[in-house]
Amino acid sequence: MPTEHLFVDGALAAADMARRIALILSDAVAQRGVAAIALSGGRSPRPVLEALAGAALDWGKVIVTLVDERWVAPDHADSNERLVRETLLRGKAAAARFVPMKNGAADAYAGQVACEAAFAALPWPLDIVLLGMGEDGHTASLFPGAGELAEGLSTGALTLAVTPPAAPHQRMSMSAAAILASRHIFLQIGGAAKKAVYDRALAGGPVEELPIRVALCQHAVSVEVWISE
Ligand SMILES: O=C(O)[C@H](O)[C@@H](O)[C@H](O)[C@H](O)COP(=O)(O)O
Repeated sequence: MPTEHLFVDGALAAADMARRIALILSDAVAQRGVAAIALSGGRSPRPVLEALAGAALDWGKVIVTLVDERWVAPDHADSNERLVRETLLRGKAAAARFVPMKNGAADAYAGQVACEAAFAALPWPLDIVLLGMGEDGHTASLFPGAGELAEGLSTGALTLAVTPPAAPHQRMSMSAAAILASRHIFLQIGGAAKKAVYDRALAGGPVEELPIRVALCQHAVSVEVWISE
């Protein structure tokens, strides 16, 4: 599958990407009766999710979950669940079924078994995984230098608990295998610094150095890279 590199104007990207995502989800519902999308957290997805919330979809047949989660309360400012509930799951889109990663376990490691069970019940392959990327080349919570990175890159499990080397909070993350068990990957790259990391990732090298290579250096799944300077 080719990787499409779409250089887009930042101002237009959110609405355009939301339209593209809505089209894929609508096709999935028409073909299979259900659509499933996994969303990343952070700053980049916010405008896309706000635009997607207004899409005319059969939202009752859409499952929304997360690519990763910070192991904080769902009302914590850093919660990805909170981000999705505030931006996407409102109006008509509130009818979507949300599958969280955070559960009642005291920490991500204790919560992994229950999270894995919830993820195993999703309709794989997912239709869309929306990825972001940090300037260190991480994606999801697959961080360079994390003690669990090798596990995240090699496990057959769908999820794993991660303690980032620098970023705050324990995380729950989709594994590389889960990320690649999707029909479409969208990657948002914003700004010159991330564009430089993206170019370095494309040039090839160890996936452990730049885990975004999980998505970029493969040909099994179509990848749309939305790049805004
Ligand atoms: O929970 C998270 O933080 C995300 O899933 C993470 O992988 C994010 O996509 C990158 O850190 C980019 O974040 P920004 O979009 O805020 O730059």
